[in-house]
Amino acid sequence: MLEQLKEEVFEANLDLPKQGLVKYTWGNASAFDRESGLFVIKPSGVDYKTMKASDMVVVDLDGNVVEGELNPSSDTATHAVLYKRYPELGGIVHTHSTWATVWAQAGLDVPVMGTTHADTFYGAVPCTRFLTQEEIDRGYEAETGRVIIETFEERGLDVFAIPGVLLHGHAPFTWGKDVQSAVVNSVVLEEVAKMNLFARELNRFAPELPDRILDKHYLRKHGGDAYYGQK
Ligand SMILES: O=C(CO)[C@@H](O)[C@@H](O)COP(=O)(O)O
Repeated sequence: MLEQLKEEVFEANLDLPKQGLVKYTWGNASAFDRESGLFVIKPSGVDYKTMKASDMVVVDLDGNVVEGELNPSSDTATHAVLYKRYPELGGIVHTHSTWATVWAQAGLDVPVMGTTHADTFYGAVPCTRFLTQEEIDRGYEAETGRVIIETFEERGLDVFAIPGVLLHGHAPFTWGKDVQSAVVNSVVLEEVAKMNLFARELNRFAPELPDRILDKHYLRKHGGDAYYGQK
């Protein structure tokens, strides 16, 4: 079942250490199959060097394992809550990539300071609040998903225009139309988190990118009038 998607999710998970975003087993990638309402996610805590496509686990939107021998990622419930709320998402990635995690630990949004950011994220990448004890007791991973949704809804942000978030004190999640684009968005977030920190180190008053340049860069790559790349 979902053999092709298992291959894609396996490859996406292997891309994470290749891109320098994951050490040991500190991350996970999943992909959603809208037709069946199921998603495929990597197994929990399995060494990337020995992991196989057939180890990928098929899960329903309540987090129940539908197929697979291994325990799914410990973050499965977070992915499930996000796919349930935003079924248009095709892939989700979680890492502990260093620079994005530095911002998450500082509890700060990643502001738009350059066009590298504006090409992918149409605004600052938000940082959530900490989870409460009550939320942790209720179900840490599912509540993590709900806190992400709360952050976007309270701030009136569009998850499709800003395909990533920082969990305060934890690390980033990104998403996309498929699992490959969710990986790309993780790479971009990591790069801009690093660039912004150095820019502010060089000049602590370094300004945010003017909206007119943010608009130009984001809209030439996304939306109806996009003209970047090839037809
Ligand atoms: O955040 C954490 C651990 O703090 C997890 O996302 C990370 O170690 C990956 O766990 P899984 O191997 O996906 O269960």
